[in-house]
Amino acid sequence: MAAQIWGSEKRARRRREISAKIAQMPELHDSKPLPFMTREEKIMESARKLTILTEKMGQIIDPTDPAELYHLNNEVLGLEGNPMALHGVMFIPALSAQASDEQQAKWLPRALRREIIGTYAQTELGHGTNLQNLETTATYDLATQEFVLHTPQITALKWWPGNLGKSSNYAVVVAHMIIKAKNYGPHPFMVQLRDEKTHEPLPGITIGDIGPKMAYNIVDNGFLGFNKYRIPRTNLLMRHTKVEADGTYIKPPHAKINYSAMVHVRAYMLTGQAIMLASALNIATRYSSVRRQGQIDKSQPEVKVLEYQTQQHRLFPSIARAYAFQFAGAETVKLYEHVLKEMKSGNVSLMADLHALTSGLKSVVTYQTGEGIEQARMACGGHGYSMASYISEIYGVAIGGCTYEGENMVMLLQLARYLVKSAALVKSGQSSKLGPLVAYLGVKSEPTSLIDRIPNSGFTEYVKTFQHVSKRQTLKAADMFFGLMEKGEKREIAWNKCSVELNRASRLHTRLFIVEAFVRRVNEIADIRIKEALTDLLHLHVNYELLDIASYALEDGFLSASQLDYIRDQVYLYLGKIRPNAVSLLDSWEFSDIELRSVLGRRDGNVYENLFKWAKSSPLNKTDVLSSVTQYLKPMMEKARL
Ligand SMILES: CCCCCCC/C=C/C(=O)SCCNC(=O)CCNC(=O)[C@H](O)C(C)(C)COP(=O)(O)OP(=O)(O)OC[C@H]1O[C@@H](n2cnc3c(N)ncnc32)[C@H](O)[C@@H]1OP(=O)(O)O
Ligand SMILES: Cc1cc2nc3c(=O)[nH]c(=O)nc-3n(C[C@H](O)[C@H](O)[C@H](O)COP(=O)(O)OP(=O)(O)OC[C@H]3O[C@@H](n4cnc5c(N)ncnc54)[C@H](O)[C@@H]3O)c2cc1C
Repeated sequence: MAAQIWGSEKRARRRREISAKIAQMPELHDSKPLPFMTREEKIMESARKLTILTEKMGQIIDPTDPAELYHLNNEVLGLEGNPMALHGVMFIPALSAQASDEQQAKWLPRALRREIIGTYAQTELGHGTNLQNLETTATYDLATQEFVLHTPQITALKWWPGNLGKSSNYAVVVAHMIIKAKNYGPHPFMVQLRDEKTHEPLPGITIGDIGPKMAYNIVDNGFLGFNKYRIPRTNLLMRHTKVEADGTYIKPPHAKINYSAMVHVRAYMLTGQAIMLASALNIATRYSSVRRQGQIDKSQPEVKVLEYQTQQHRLFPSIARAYAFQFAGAETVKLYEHVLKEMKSGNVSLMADLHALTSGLKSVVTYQTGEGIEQARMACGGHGYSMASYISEIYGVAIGGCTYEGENMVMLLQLARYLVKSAALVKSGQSSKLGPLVAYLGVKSEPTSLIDRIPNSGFTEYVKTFQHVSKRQTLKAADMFFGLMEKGEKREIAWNKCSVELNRASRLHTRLFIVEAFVRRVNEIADIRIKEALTDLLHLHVNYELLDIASYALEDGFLSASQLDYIRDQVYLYLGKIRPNAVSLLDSWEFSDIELRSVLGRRDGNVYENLFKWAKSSPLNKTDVLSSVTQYLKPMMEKARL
């Protein structure tokens, strides 16, 4: 199963080998539990481990393999981030995709050797979503052949970029490029921020940390202002766009090609979200198979809480989602790598499809991951609320994904643009022009669903039902939009008035893609036992998801009330079938205790001993009487007694 999850036997084996090596290297372990550290201590601890990793990485992993590096980071540095998180996640990908060969030769080796630390600075205090209204400017000075970066007012301060505050000395900065008074829109520039020797900010640069956040606090998200700060013309990233010495602008082959670093993260973050969901579920499911509370049959001893149907219903559909996200994520990364290769050689024809797909997936996956992690936390009762479970930290990090790389509602609307265009093709009889991801919009569906009538249809009838609801909602929302425009409404106003319906269509389309990716994977599996276990999970997935969106299929009679009962019964049937495999389905992800960082969810299952040991090690328990008591509470009580 681990091979299915991680993509191959070799990958699964390498993960195990890497974890085993790390287990033997105490210098790479947290020196004390992260929840007992201040933010400054955590950052220091992370930098300490990062430095050792930079030296010893070659002994543990193949540093040229991104999957191995990713696992190493998860184990050693963890999900709260690290002082170089954005360096790998966005800085290097931005240089790789947007810098010319000559620029790459100059900067990439230094970045890869970690001679310099970089980030991606785009969002500003006043604008994040609407890139067209970013306010930082890069004005070309023809006389010196330099760009002058400037922050005209407080809202133009860069705000949020990870590791900008204290750690990075370089950044890819996105600024409006102005040449001879003409604004060419946002473009990426390579900018040195700090002195390479002293790490002091360079003159003309105002920079710092934006303060603590809901989670992800090892990362120093920062602010940045420029006061007429000069960089050479050749620091504009010039793979796709060029500015010649005389100010001549050569436009890129696609207007949005400079957005590729964002698409990169949207494609890769799906796996990260799946891992965080599976981690929280691993903790909650292990704990639920240790925790005994109450009886189902009064004549019997107390049961493990995992025996309760409500507990299974809370956890198992999310287990199915974690697998579904992992499989959909793997497909998306493959597609991204393909499109990137094509883009580099000038073929930009697939960019719109990839943008639409990643926009929808990013939004649906992060939202459902958040839901699943929070349910996992509640499923642990009181102990879920303790930092000993570590689930609240996992939640805090994962839920950030709803916001970064494009706020979810906004990204769903991006997918909706694509869906509306596709709907227009269907309506004008041009279905043959539909891309493969939306081809189903042009296919006539049966009048009613056959899910309960052809039970051995594989999952075909389920897929058809998802296709039906997605198609119906897309066409309905598009009709609403076109209808408003026909009545004379301006395009943007009509769009806003339909946006809730449009986003519903985007969600349904994306959920269909996730179901299809899961079906595709299960159909590929040769090992009969693995296939059986995953088929059970897929049954739960399709029935649970369909129940969740049933109103769309009920309203036009595609599903009947009795079919709904059938779907519900299937959910209950598969909850029971999955129960014996539940812990294994999560243990198959093979998270080590070091990586999980959870006292509640350790592999040994010694929950109560571990919790007591953890509580005793709390810094508050170093002394029996705290100074808050001697200084304030004791005198207060003494005064009251007089
Ligand atoms: C585990 C923890 C890891 C933590 C790491 C965290 C790292 C986080 C980093 C960041 O957050 S970096 C900052 C990210 N910022 C954003 O994502 C901003 C979101 N906004 C946008 O992406 C864009 O502004 C927008 C919403 C896509 C709109 O862009 P714009 O105003 O320029 O375009 P529109 O007029 O809406 O659309 C025009 C046209 O262009 C198409 N399009 C837009 N983007 C792309 C793309 N990337 N690729 C291809 N095509 C694109 C869009 O669909 C429109 O097409 P048509 O409908 O007109 O055909
Ligand atoms: C943990 C974290 C890490 C980050 N890291 C980085 C980084 O490394 N580099 C970087 O540059 N940035 C980074 N960001 C910033 C991030 O990319 C932005 O916060 C994000 O893109 C959302 O933009 P915003 O903050 O402007 O939200 P807003 O756009 O102000 O969103 C506020 C509300 O307005 C709604 N809204 C906005 N526009 C529309 C619209 N057109 N239609 C409908 N509704 C709309 C949204 O849906 C939302 O409900 C990070 C953010 C976080 C939380």
